[in-house]
Amino acid sequence: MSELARVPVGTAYDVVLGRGVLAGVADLVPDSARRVLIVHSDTLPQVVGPVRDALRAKGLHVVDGVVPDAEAAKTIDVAAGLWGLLGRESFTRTDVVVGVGGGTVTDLAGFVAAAWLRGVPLVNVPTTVLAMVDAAVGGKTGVNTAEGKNLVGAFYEPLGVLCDIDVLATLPEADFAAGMAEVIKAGFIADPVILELAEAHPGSLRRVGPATVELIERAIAMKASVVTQDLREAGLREILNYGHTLGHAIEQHTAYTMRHGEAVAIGMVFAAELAHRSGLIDDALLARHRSALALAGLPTAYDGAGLDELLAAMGRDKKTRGSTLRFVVLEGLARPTRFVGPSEGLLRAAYDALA
Ligand SMILES: NC(=O)c1ccc[n+]([C@@H]2O[C@H](COP(=O)([O-])OP(=O)(O)OC[C@H]3O[C@@H](n4cnc5c(N)ncnc54)[C@H](O)[C@@H]3O)[C@@H](O)[C@H]2O)c1
Ligand SMILES: O=C(O)C(=O)C[C@@H](O)[C@H](O)[C@H](O)COP(=O)(O)O
Ligand SMILES: [Zn+2]
Repeated sequence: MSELARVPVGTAYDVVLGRGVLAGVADLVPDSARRVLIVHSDTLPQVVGPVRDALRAKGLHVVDGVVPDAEAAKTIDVAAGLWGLLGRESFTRTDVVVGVGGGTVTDLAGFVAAAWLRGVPLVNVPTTVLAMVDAAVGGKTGVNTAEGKNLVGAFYEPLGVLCDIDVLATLPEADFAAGMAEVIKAGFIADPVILELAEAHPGSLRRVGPATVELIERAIAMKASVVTQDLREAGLREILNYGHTLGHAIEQHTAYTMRHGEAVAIGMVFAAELAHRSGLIDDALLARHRSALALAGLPTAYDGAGLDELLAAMGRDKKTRGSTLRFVVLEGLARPTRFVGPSEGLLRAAYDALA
């Protein structure tokens, strides 16, 4: 058992990165708690077991909130089922919700905690690369609706985030790489050392390798810095949405059969095409998007829908104002800006370049 790194998210909480550290979840639960709800999808007994044991050893009454796997967990019906469970178990404001799983589970658990009694303590134990570097950190929680991705939610910060690198041993390579899309995103928008590490150690993008821990730590540090400055996305935080305007629309269009990270990878290439065609970035930076994402085996092309089928969903993106689409784009490496109201011709040209 060893702690590898600890990234503070301002003064609010720490993200702990370690190996064999799952039992540390008990230290994150305040002594005032009597009951804990573990939200998980039942696909991870090897992680949930030690978490449950550690919480019971602290004398807590542990309740399992088992939810459907992956994106199917992020619905208001699943959340309502958990609120019912919290009610039947008489959870009070000092009791705790612990999310154990990928980003879908931590998004759901966070939203359930944010709304129950208008807010009860939350602890995140992310088990995918994506949840460690992004979903479990920063306080965005929520569920999808029939109309789109993450349309209902709340900003709600956890008491702590516990990332155990050892749990990634069982993560399928495609899910591992999907998480690395958000790490590569962090490289393009803010920390080019991430791109250099990825290019020097491509194997570390597909499984735990020599650069994996540093990649994860750097991405967490970047996100912690941004959300500390702008928790509620008044401005700066929008940069974390790089690639997501198209990415979310594609996810919804595929009925969530495409992984979030894969859709974001395509969305980043689209954003880079927009920027390149507008003279904001050069050929080399555009090409680096495709090459860096390809190192992780992530998709950089898409022909599964016509642009018209995606525009309505893009119009419901949270960065949209009125009927004006707003994209995060780069005007250089690690120099994010906003592209407001691109012409239909530009959108089509950038989209056609994905085919
Ligand atoms: N709140 C945020 O700031 C934020 C940020 C990024 C993404 N997200 C959300 O995160 C979600 C995607 O998260 P994800 O990529 O983790 O997907 P996920 O939660 O669907 O997990 C992917 C798959 O991996 C399995 N799994 C998880 N951990 C495992 C492990 N250690 N070993 C074996 N299998 C394991 C899960 O059962 C699931 O089938 C999306 O809904 C996205 O919108 C939220
Ligand atoms: O934390 C953020 O802010 C992000 O935008 C991170 C994204 O990777 C993440 O997918 C987020 O859930 C997107 O949020 P949304 O506001 O576009 O729903
Ligand atoms: Zn994302």
